[in-house]
Amino acid sequence: SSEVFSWKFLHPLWQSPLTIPGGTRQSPINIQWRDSVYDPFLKPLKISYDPTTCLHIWNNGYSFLVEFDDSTDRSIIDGGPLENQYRLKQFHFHWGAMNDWGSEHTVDCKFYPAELHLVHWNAVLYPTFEEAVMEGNGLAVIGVFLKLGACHEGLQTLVDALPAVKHKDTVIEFDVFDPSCLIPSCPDYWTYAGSLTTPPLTESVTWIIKKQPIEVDENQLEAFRMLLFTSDGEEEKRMVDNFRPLQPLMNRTVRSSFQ
Ligand SMILES: NS(=O)(=O)c1ncc[nH]1
Ligand SMILES: [Zn+2]
Repeated sequence: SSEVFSWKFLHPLWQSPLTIPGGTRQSPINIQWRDSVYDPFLKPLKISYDPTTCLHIWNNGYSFLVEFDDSTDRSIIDGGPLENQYRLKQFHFHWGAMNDWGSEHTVDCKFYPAELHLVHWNAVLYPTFEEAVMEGNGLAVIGVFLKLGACHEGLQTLVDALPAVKHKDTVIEFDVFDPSCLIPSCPDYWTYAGSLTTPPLTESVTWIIKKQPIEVDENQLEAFRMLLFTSDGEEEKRMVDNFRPLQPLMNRTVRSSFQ
């Protein structure tokens, strides 16, 4: 059926439609724990990051990205649901104005105050990230939920640098950071076939969502909320609620690596 376009699909933050017409594997989704299917053939996820591949922090006007040198296989993930190893390109977060919401994915319809995404691309099959973005098996994103609790020591080194990237299109050098300190020790995860949650929204992502959240404290979440969507000199708009609404599951099954 031809999609009837309506301006209601346009999200104020971007100009692209909220649901891709014809999209059958869009993200984020609600993960209904009881509907996820244990897959005994899922392997443990292997994570090996070289902290010296860290380059800089960049406020891109939608989130802040910590970007990595992805010109070699020094920071990679493998195993899990993946058929190839994938190279780390960047990580970023999504968060709310209040602690009651902010994550993109939900678990049994529960929102977390924030969600970390570690974005990787399949450099075995594709020559560039830009090409991998267009392929069904091109990307792998690890999602980690953030919950309110104790101060996260590893995150604090990142939080201390955020005032330097308060405005859109500001960058600060950040040359040694090991993002594995942000990934919970519990190996359990859910996985499903989805999409990028920001433009170009392409259906190229194997999502790997960790079951266990990490704890961060209120000051650390407030530091995220001090960032701005706007450039220096523009009327200030706080960077909050930078998450996409939930998308229909359609004909997909979420698998779990645990029983
Ligand atoms: N939020 S996300 O991880 O799906 C993403 N990464 C790059 C663009 N969008
Ligand atoms: Zn994201």
